[in-house]
Amino acid sequence: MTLIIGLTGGIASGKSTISNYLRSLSLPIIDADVEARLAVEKGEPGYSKIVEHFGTKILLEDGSLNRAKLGEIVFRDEKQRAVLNGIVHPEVRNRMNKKQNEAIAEGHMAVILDIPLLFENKLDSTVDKTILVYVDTETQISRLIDRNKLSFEQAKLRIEAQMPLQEKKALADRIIDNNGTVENSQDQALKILQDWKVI
Ligand SMILES: CC(C)(COP(=O)(O)OP(=O)(O)OC[C@H]1O[C@@H](n2cnc3c(N)ncnc32)[C@H](O)[C@@H]1O)[C@@H](O)C(=O)NCCC(=O)NCCS
Ligand SMILES: Nc1ncnc2c1ncn2[C@@H]1O[C@H](COP(=O)(O)OP(=O)(O)OP(=O)(O)O)[C@@H](O)[C@H]1O
Repeated sequence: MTLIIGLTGGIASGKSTISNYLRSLSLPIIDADVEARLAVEKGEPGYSKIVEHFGTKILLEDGSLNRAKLGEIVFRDEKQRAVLNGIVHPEVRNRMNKKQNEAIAEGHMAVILDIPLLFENKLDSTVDKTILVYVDTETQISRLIDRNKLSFEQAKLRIEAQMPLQEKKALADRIIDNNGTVENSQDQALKILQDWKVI
């Protein structure tokens, strides 16, 4: 039996930092952000639907999506975000399901689904266990500003587009506190997987 683990958090809370570590332990990782990028590449159905709705103003010169510009629109406007989600999320789900089935067929002890919007989209019922990568709001904002070179206001808008991490805490099976060092968070992750006997 393969244990299906949903790894979630908030924007810049440290999901990729943890999933990269889990990958180094040979666990298969399926990343919703990666699949969401592939689903909107030029030529994909998702790409055409986005251009149809948002117009060519959200394209770069080479015809690919200008993600910064699209982000500026959808993180300021809930309705536009819902339109984008409606286009991208079904494609992401199909792609992830396919990869999940492949990982199960390969006989892995566990498969990790890295899904930022796991609780928002009520996908927790589709996994066996959930892990939340948690950070305090101040740490989250400062790491997001540093990583994405955003203004304080832009960072706040992105965080506010998601369920507060405090609320997610109550929903998760296990929590990794990522306010400390990366090594400390990796140890917490290892302990959880050992408790679940998948490592
Ligand atoms: C708005 C877009 C173009 C911005 O692209 P950008 O390269 O700047 O960000 P990236 O895709 O790397 O996402 C970074 C983080 O933003 C957060 N985020 C992204 N989309 C959303 C959303 N619709 N609602 C809330 N948070 C979101 C997630 O925490 C994600 O990890 C892009 O995020 C997108 O297409 N979003 C819609 C699809 C989606 O929901 N993806 C998230 C996982 S399925
Ligand atoms: N424990 C830590 N100490 C210091 N910096 C950290 C720590 N964990 C993560 N970071 C940094 O914080 C930023 C966000 O981490 P990461 O990219 O792993 O988050 P994420 O949740 O995957 O983000 P998103 O899903 O929004 O792309 C990165 O720049 C990363 O290097």
